Amino acid sequence: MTSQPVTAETRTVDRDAPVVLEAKNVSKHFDVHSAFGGGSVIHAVEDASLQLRRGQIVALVGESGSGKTTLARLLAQFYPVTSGEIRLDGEPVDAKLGFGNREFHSRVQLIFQDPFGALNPQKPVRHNLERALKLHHDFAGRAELQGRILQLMERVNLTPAADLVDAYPHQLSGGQRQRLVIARALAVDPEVILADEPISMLDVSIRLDILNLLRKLRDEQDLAMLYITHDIASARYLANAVQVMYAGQTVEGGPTESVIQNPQHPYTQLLLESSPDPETSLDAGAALDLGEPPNLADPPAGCRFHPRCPFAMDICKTTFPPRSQLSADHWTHCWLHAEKPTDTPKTQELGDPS
Ligand SMILES: Nc1ncnc2c1ncn2[C@@H]1O[C@H](COP(=O)(O)OP(=O)(O)OP(=O)(O)O)[C@@H](O)[C@H]1O
Repeated sequence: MTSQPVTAETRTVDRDAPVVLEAKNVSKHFDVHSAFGGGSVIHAVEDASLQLRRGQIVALVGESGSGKTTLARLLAQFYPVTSGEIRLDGEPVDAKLGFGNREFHSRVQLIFQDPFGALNPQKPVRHNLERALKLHHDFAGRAELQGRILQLMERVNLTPAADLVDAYPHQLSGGQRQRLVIARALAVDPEVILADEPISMLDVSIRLDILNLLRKLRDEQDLAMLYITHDIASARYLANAVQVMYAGQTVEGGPTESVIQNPQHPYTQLLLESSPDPETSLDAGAALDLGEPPNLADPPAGCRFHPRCPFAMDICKTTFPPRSQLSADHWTHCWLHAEKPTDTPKTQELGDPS
């Protein structure tokens, strides 16, 4: 994607668009048991919040292991939160719908990185779409179902649909397979798509086509979307807003151009400086030490970035900063931008006031 030009069409956030799906102060801790006895707790996501609005794409960026997939899976109800809440239309999801609920999954769909792994390799395109369609809709007969399958394929440019409908996944190209996965997600008429690195396993030449398809679906169907990526250039191309995660904590978020042109958290600055795309790299002076991300079985207290941060202060080592609003939509969790408490700081998270 980094070789593709960037355009600025989608870089605004519509604050009037209703929030469909939301993570509110969610944490996820995994208990991990060793084969040799003993165990540990992985603090994969800590007190993270994220809002997905109708007709808007939020890009979730951060290096490997920062908790992006875990946050998406919490939003998709793959597993329960350790604390915090997932809300659909403002109401807590588990109380309203429960896990594995068909109604929830007809509204929220997850698209994975590996299109091949997401499909049934033994079955043709028709079957892969038919199951999803029949699970959520009633059809008067075969002809109606067949019409709907072809229509879905055309919607994602999986064409000529009549020729490809009987093809098996291995007979499709990588891009066609991802189109099929997207078509299957659309089969249930969702309001939210959670796309976890949907282009990272595709050939560079077709990545832009898939991004354009996602953009078209957002615009034509008013879908709310989460787009997880390592690639800042594709986030910039696609997303209205960007949210940055580091070691399970959300550190900065806001309108795409505001975050990319004017990053305020030292980690966002580091991430952008190390981005291979010249359009997104910043002239921030001396190169920062990239260092290693922390072990999430024993993460640093306070702001988890403090061992790598060139501006770390004592308070950063003990207390996670509150959310500071930098402009109407741009915010960060960083003590460089927050008022420090006058009394001795306690070793606890201050939480997210939003
Ligand atoms: N089911 C699980 N059990 C134990 N640990 C897990 C589980 N799922 C994720 N983790 C751990 O949680 C942390 C966050 O992982 P996650 O996959 O969410 O990060 P990510 O930002 O999506 O990474 P990547 O970009 O490489 O996909 C990692 O340390 C990972 O090893």
